[in-house]
Amino acid sequence: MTKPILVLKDIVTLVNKGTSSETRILKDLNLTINDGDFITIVGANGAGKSTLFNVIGGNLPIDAGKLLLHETDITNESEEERTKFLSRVFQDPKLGTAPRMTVAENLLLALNRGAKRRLKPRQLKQHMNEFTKLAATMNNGLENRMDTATGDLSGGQRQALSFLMATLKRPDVILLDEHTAALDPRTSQELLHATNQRINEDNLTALMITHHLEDALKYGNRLVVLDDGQIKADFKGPDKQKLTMEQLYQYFEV
Ligand SMILES: Nc1ncnc2c1ncn2[C@@H]1O[C@H](COP(=O)(O)OP(=O)(O)OP(=O)(O)O)[C@@H](O)[C@H]1O
Repeated sequence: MTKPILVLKDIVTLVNKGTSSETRILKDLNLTINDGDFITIVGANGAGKSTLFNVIGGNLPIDAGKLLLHETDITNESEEERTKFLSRVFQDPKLGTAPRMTVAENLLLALNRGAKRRLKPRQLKQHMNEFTKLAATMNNGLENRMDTATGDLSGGQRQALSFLMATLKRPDVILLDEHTAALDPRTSQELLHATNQRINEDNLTALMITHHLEDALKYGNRLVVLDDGQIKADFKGPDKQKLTMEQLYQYFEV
């Protein structure tokens, strides 16, 4: 049986609180994320997709409703506390990695996350084999650049590294915030393919925002349509498999 990992219950988020321009962005949003779910999220500009990730990540406060992780109320936990169970990959290749550090050092940083330990050369040596194997799963030559400073990588390699760093410690939930949007079409497809493979093989739980409906249909076991701060549709399993581009496109017609 599938177990809920994260539950969003009647979530409300306000901006410009207490002013005449106070606005509700998320409007009693309900979403249950189960163990092993790979959910693609689509919606028009301004629908609330990034706000949803900010609320889950603790970057934005929740004004009403509850956020439960494994049935524990984490509504008021800080962003820092949530990094223990959550990781996020952003659209911008410059975010997520330390540019002056090498690929291997960045992976070690990710492995030591939360441990407050300094990087030791001995530790790097110890993990090099494992890191190189891991980098090879991205199928973009990252394994040949283990000693390269991250700032000198291609955008695709850098995003692949950010993704690996985000998955290394098997967080309960991974948020992919249009993580291939800044890449050329071919590189984007390659990274999506590698992303999908790793999520499926390791049975990770992930949410992925995308503006590419083909990708939203192709990947994941669920597809969620966000509209005006609410979940407009949530296609699962066979329903998602049957869903067509034309049907999905209708949600974007005004
Ligand atoms: N801090 C804020 N102050 C005022 N309005 C905000 C703030 N954050 C978000 N909004 C508004 O909330 C709405 C949802 O924004 P959000 O960025 O979540 O949408 P999105 O679906 O991610 O859009 P996009 O596809 O363009 O990235 C938008 O109308 C946006 O202008």
